[in-house]
Amino acid sequence: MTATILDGNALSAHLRTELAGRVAALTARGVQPCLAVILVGEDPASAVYVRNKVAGCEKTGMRSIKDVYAPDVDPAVVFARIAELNADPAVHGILVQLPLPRHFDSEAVLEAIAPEKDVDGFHAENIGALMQGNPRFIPCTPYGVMKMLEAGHVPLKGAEAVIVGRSNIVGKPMAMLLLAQSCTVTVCHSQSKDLAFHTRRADILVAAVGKAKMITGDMIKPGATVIDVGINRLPDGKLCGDVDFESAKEVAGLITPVPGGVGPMTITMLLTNTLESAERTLK
Ligand SMILES: Nc1nc(=O)c2c([nH]1)NC[C@@H]1CN(c3ccc(C(=O)N[C@@H](CCC(=O)O)C(=O)O)cc3)C=[N+]21
Repeated sequence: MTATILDGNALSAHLRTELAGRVAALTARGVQPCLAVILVGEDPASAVYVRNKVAGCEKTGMRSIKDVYAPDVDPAVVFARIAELNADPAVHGILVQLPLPRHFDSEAVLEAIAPEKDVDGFHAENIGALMQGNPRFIPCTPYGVMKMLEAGHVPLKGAEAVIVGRSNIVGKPMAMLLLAQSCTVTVCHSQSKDLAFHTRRADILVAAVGKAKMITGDMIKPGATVIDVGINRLPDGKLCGDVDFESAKEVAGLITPVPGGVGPMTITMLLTNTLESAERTLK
């Protein structure tokens, strides 16, 4: 038996068709959703993701603004631009692509974004709201994972969910979302003793560590749902996840591929958050 693939491209295409309809309806009422993306520096991976985000806007009928700054830009310039975008009523979402160069205080940048335009869901106020079970914007990657679990009809109530990775962007919000759906949640990380002991108990295993192919088939419970959040570039230029797909697919029940899994869903949820931010301006 090999696992069923949870196809992030197919699910994204379906969800984006729905989004495009809502975008058209809102635009007809005089509000075209608009996402502003700020990119500092020339990291090629970041440039690809930003391009995908702008293309996603175009294809669903949203407006986008893309501001690219040199890697040595004075942070004051970026803060001034964020203030301008915060004050612009035609802008509904603001995203500053991470990672930022070392001379930036990333946390201060994220806090400078108006919480009601923080479509990444990274502002402290929005993280607090998520923790309290009353989210304003759900961080896009974990949100996309929840949509994939829903599409795969994966039972969540009482399920053992194990997350490998504890980042602010993925691991921590992922734990909150699964907990809110009544999973029993375990968060593992680089200091965890006997990682495989934990992963082998998982009905739902989420890998978000950034180490190519570190989760192998022998670490997976037969029939489990395996969600691969990793995006690692191999020396040959190919993309691969944190899961060793070849061995994992022989054991798992459901599995997400890389590419074509969580990545496109992250962008779909970013578009969703931007649309919802725009819809709220009419309420
Ligand atoms: N403020 C901020 N928000 C983010 O959401 C954010 C960020 N910074 N920094 C970097 C990470 C990473 N991320 C991805 C988005 C799409 C793909 C994606 O589309 N992946 C395609 C392949 C893309 C390729 O060919 O490289 C796939 O998996 O099929 C991947 C990764 C968003 N991030």
